[in-house]
Amino acid sequence: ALLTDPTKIGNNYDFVVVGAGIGGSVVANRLSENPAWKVLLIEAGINNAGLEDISIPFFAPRDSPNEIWTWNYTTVPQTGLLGRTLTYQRGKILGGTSSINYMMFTRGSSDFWDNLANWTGDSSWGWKNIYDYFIKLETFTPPADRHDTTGQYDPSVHGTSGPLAVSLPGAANELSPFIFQTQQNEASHWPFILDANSGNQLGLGWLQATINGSTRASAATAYLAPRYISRPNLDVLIEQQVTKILFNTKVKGAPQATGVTFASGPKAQVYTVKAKKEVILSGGSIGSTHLLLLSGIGDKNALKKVGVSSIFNNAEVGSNLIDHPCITNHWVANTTNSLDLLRENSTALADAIANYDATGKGRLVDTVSPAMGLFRFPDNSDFIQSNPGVKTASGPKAAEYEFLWIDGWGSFLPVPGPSGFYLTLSQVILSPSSRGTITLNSASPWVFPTIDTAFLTTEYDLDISRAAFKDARTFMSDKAWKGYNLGEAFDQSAFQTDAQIDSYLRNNTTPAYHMTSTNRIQSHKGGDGVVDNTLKVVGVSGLRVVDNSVFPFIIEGHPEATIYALAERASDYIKATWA
Ligand SMILES: Cc1cc2nc3c(=O)[nH]c(=O)nc-3n(C[C@H](O)[C@H](O)[C@H](O)COP(=O)(O)OP(=O)(O)OC[C@H]3O[C@@H](n4cnc5c(N)ncnc54)[C@H](O)[C@@H]3O)c2cc1C
Repeated sequence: ALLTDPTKIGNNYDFVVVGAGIGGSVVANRLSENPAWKVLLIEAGINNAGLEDISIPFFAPRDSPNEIWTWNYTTVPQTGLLGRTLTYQRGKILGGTSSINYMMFTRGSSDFWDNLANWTGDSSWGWKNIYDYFIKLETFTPPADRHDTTGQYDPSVHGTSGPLAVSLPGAANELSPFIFQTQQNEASHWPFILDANSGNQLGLGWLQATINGSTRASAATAYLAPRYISRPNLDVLIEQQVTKILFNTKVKGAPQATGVTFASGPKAQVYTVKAKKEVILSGGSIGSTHLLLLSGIGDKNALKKVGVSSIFNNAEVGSNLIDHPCITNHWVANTTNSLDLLRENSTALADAIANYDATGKGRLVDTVSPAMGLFRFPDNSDFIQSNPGVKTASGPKAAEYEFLWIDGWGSFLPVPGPSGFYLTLSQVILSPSSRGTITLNSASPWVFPTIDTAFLTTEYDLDISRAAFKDARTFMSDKAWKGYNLGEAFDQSAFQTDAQIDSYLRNNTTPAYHMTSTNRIQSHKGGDGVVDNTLKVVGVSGLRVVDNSVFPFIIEGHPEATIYALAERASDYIKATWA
């Protein structure tokens, strides 16, 4: 049942899952398949049902920041970004960040997963095994306009009966012909890829996104759909924030997680709920890390400074933070029909909404980009020549940078675009070498932790960002764009020399909001880590982490697909433990 009143929950749960984002929704769903197990899922945020801004794919860019369904974190001043602070968004709603994200669905390369198998020494994390989970979790769904999708994806590598809908763009986008013409004109530079979710991701192809016909498919719509949430052994409690993990330190051996405390606000009543089998943290890279630290799992000395007593000393918690730096660049477009029309003209927007409501069609059915390019720099490129031997991507099948296009002014910077008609090419750096941290600021769960994304703090990251920036310019100056692309928008014309470009990058880089690795899996070769290969927290018992924070390295792509698969795999590990 879906509950808002904490006094209505039971007192006999086997599993308490914290956070109804991707990890938590999948795990709560899969564990409650066993009618003998009682599962409680606790979510700090609100219900997603009935919120048009959330369900209409086109509105994704306006779902954050500063909404009632976002957490609204801010980073510390970034040394690599000239001291700028960054807003950092996470969803605070059923479905978590999958309810506010841009829905781009990328499984990663087979190298990414095989690297995870090598790191963990557990072959079940390799591409071959995880591929079966990708098939299990997905239903490939016709696009809203039902166009012929031949040549736009490979049906043989997709699922047909899983909870999560994945689709191709469902409305014509005026950029698509230019993008694919450029690709064809320079196919050796930017090759075509039929399906970047086949294990081979390199190339430019049609974008796949978690969209079900004309609405967003999220962890909530897929894994917490009414038919699941009505299971008698599954309770989903919303608008309650978990404040601490409870441990029994009197047991023989490692301290045992026995339950959690939660409350709706700093002054509200604090409740306790017990878990007979396990507590599973799925609060995301920030939420789960914050909770571990608040509960005494972290660097002992740092915790002591803010008044938290140690349960298990582990300096790895909150370290190794990785995120993708992102740059959005703008060109003036020779059109009067880009999304800028809907951004600036309220009548046009009202018409688009009326059409969408009446037909389920039109441009509101899609997320921001019709296509995606995932590329590596060739060995003879300036970038590779000046960074000999430095390889941060998972392997030769993994991309180093990404292109996305928006038919209008798009940006993660919290400033409105100028008036006029534009097009945007975003570059995402997929294998950065900078590492950031999350640390505790206070022993109070109501005070945000300190977040440092550490963007562009290595020479490598600056070099690769500059190289990707130049490649984007090359792409946009191809002859295919003649007549449509009227030139770089005012903010770029002054950035020509490397020093000028570097200054532009430091002034404009934002997160892609893919934060990972703050509770990374241990390497089987020894050394540090926060969870083992079955995602159990080391040093304690009865506690796991199932979310984006456990990957030891960042996906070369967008993380949501990988977290769905991770949580499916983790659910089988939990089921096997208690079978
Ligand atoms: C603007 C934006 C665009 C993005 N676009 C894409 C994209 O196109 N494709 C893609 O793959 N990824 C995208 N992402 C990233 C992706 O959505 C996230 O990486 C992913 O959702 C993380 O999943 P998770 O399960 O780790 O955590 P989340 O989905 O963040 O879920 C965590 C949940 O736990 C809850 N929670 C946290 N702490 C507590 C607590 N103490 N008590 C109770 N509940 C708690 C939160 O409210 C939240 O619901 C985007 C992110 C943003 C912000």
